[in-house]
Amino acid sequence: MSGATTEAVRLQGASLSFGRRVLWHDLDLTIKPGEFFAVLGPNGSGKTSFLRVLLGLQPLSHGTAEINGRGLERGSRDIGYIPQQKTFAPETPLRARDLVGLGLDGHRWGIRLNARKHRRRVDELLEMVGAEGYAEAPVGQLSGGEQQRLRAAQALASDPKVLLCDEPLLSLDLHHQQAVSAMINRQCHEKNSAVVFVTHEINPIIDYVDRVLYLAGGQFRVGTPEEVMTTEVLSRMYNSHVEVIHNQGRIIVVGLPDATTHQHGEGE
Ligand SMILES: Nc1ncnc2c1ncn2[C@@H]1O[C@H](COP(=O)(O)OP(=O)(O)OP(=O)(O)O)[C@@H](O)[C@H]1O
Repeated sequence: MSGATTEAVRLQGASLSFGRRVLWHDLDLTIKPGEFFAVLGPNGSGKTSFLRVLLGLQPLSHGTAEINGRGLERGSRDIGYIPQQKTFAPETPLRARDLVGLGLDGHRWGIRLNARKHRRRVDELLEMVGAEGYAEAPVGQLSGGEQQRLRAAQALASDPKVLLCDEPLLSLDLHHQQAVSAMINRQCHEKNSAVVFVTHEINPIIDYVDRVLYLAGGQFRVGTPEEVMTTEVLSRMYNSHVEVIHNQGRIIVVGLPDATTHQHGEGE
């Protein structure tokens, strides 16, 4: 993170409501190139909606949003996106390597890399997510975790300025959680992409995260994990006593209200 570069993401006075339900209100935020930014919060707090705003799929109720100094548009070349997991139908007529290749061609309006370079780059991406072994397999016949690794490879293919990730580690085993999050981290800190990473669980990425946006109950807090993930801050946001324990580099949140289904500290 450095220099007087264009902000990767900028929100000013941003609010999003559905009917009387306010997800967040008056959010001013900039995310810099090379910043790893996590979006946390309980179910229904607005994490996916936040990504949908940046994807140009969800208009703000108030305020403005920009990616890379420009207004939001669908299908922006500057954005890579790992969607929340959905499985492909078993008969989907696409091989694993074709899916990853789409990430290279998708934005190029028909101008392809020459065939050899294309193949080499797809091989490289497949290897990065440990998918070489099923490169030729039809995607619909792969497991959820295998498909998710391909989506991660596809999103990185175009070297995006902003990488939006919606729970990208769901359904991955621990080994592949580590592999995929390390790959996203390299894209961020070595290739200077801004990463916006939606998750229920900060611990698998705790070593990489620069700042978090924590959404809960129509409120938000932005800061480093140490600033935001505290007993005082979260208790205030949930309006109920929540205990946050920092232990050996991990953050465990205890005593969340019943209505929330947070998973801090579980499932590892
Ligand atoms: N287009 C819409 N119209 C009306 N309500 C919506 C719309 N999109 C989202 N919502 C509501 O906004 C709230 C936030 O949804 P969102 O999917 O952003 O939450 P989330 O934090 O990603 O949740 P989860 O952790 O469960 O995935 C939910 O209550 C949802 O029903």
